[in-house]
Amino acid sequence: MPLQLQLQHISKQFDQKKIFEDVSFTFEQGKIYGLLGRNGAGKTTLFNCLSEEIPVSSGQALLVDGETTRPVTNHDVGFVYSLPILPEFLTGYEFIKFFLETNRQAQPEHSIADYFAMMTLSTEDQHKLIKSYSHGMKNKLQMLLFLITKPPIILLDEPLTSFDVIVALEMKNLLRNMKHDHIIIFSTHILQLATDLCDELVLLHQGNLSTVSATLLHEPDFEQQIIQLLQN
Ligand SMILES: Nc1ncnc2c1ncn2[C@@H]1O[C@H](COP(=O)(O)OP(=O)(O)OP(=O)(O)O)[C@@H](O)[C@H]1O
Repeated sequence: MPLQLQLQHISKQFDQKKIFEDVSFTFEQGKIYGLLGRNGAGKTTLFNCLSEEIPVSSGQALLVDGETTRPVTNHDVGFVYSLPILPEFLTGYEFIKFFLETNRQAQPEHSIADYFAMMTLSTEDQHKLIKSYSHGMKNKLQMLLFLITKPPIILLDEPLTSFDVIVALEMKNLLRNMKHDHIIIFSTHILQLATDLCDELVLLHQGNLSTVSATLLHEPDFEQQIIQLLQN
């Protein structure tokens, strides 16, 4: 049975402002979920709650692995920020080496050079200071950590938006290759990207999550229908 992330009756409010109300939803391993919602709908807040950056007001997130069910902790979650914060004074190689040395649980299956190759970062780039990395390279470096640590849940907050077409394609292929071992959820405003990459589209609208039927994805007026759903 695939691993499941079960949200059970999750509510979140900031002061008087309700962001989600009694959200229950199940995400499964092996699928890429695209999370769509208007500005301020609460996509980042949902990710922050799942990664324990901020507490939920009520409800719980559970990880179901066959017979075992347990609450999700921040160790289960790899969070790819749209603008990753990395030690700029190290080279990419030094950073990964340091990461491996300080994370005893990390059991690398490949050499550092191989990990860089998997992320299509060249040997020359490995030995450059992170300070000089482009946005896309920083995201790749952050993703590389998840190839090592293999968190069951990977959340990507508006990634790929500022990537050039080649890097975007590389990242898409990487996510497709990784999806069998993870539950992958990414938020985006780009409908084309969502339909292209995702196995399921999830709308976050008026404090609730709902799936968009797969048949809708292939209808000619798909975009119009999504806009209508988000406007209601
Ligand atoms: N720490 C906080 N304290 C109070 N209000 C907050 C806090 N964080 C987020 N909010 C509010 O919660 C709402 C949801 O914000 P969030 O950033 O999750 O939306 P989003 O869907 O990611 O938006 P966008 O698409 O614009 O990135 C917004 O109204 C925001 O102002």
